[in-house]
Amino acid sequence: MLLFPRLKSQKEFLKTHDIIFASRPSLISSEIGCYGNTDIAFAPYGNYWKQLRKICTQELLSAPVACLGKKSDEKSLFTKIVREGLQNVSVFDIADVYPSIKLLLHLFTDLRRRVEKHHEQLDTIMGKIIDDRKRANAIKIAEGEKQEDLLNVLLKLQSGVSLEHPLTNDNIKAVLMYLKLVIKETFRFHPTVPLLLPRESREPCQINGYDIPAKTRVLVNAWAMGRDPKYWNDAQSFKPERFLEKSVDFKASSLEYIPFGAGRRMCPGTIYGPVIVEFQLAMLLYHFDWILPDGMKPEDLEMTEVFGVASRRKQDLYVVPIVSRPLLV
Ligand code: HEM
Repeated sequence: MLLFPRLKSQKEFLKTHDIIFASRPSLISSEIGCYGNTDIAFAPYGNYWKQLRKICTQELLSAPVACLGKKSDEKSLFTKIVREGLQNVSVFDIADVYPSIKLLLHLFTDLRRRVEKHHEQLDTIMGKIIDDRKRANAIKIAEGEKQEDLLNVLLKLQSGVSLEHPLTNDNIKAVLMYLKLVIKETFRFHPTVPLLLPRESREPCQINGYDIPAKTRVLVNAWAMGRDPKYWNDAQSFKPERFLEKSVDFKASSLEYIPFGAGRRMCPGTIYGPVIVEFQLAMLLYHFDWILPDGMKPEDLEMTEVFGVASRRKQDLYVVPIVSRPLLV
């Protein structure tokens, strides 16, 4: 059994030799629990697995629903602009290093201008998406076509009469951007499947000068990669805003961030999974206010995890929900 915690080895195994390590070992639990490894996750690499995987991605998980609902031109443009924006914020700006001469330096760098222009573009697009949705909601789309996504949840909240601090369109724009960052950071700090699912080599190969025989079991430590100070500043702190500067996605384009795995056996729920999480979280925040019991403070929470195929808290989380907006049927 090999455990690869380092990025260099992971690249060899998940990208360069992905096809060799595209199989799964047969575990006692998978043999019994997965009907002789005939599910997608534990099926050995081959035509049967390919067929299952195709059905899963094409038929079951293809609905392109996101926090802004179904695909449209605006949303594609939105994604493009967000991507460009992330490049902007990661560019080194000398004026941030010498704040005392910021004004002068900004004459020599056009970063601020680009960031402002980018923000304007994004603001216009998001404004249009919100207006379009409000119009569509007003016309009352036919039953069954109604979109229940994060944007609608926020719009409902905005039109609610009992808000102490009314939600502006700008607040909605900010939440749409922020919630995603929190979810991304949670997947970094507490990946759901910390060691991914085990792989097995289908034939012998060489990795970093070592001979790896066929049928070697391999575990990839996604948990350790997500906390490696070589790739993450202040790696042990929960900081959602780090993803404003670091443009990584769930598609394993950077191997230090692989909460959904990588390569041929990566999770087919990469789009669907985060959408469900985002939506459920938004609903929980929309309908309830949450407090900790017995005067507990957030810093008193025990955040240690228990390792298993799927990670979970060592101590159960106790929080008190207070209904703020009851679900009206
Ligand atoms: C937050 C949600 C989810 C997380 C964090 C997650 C994570 C993962 C991870 C880490 C793997 C192993 C990938 C590898 O070995 O490289 C995996 C595999 C898999 N996941 Fe997910 N997953 C999520 C949601 C889903 C959903 C919604 C579905 C389907 C409806 C799904 C179906 C699968 C399947 C079928 C595999 C096995 C793929 C194969 O072996 O070909 N997952 N997932």
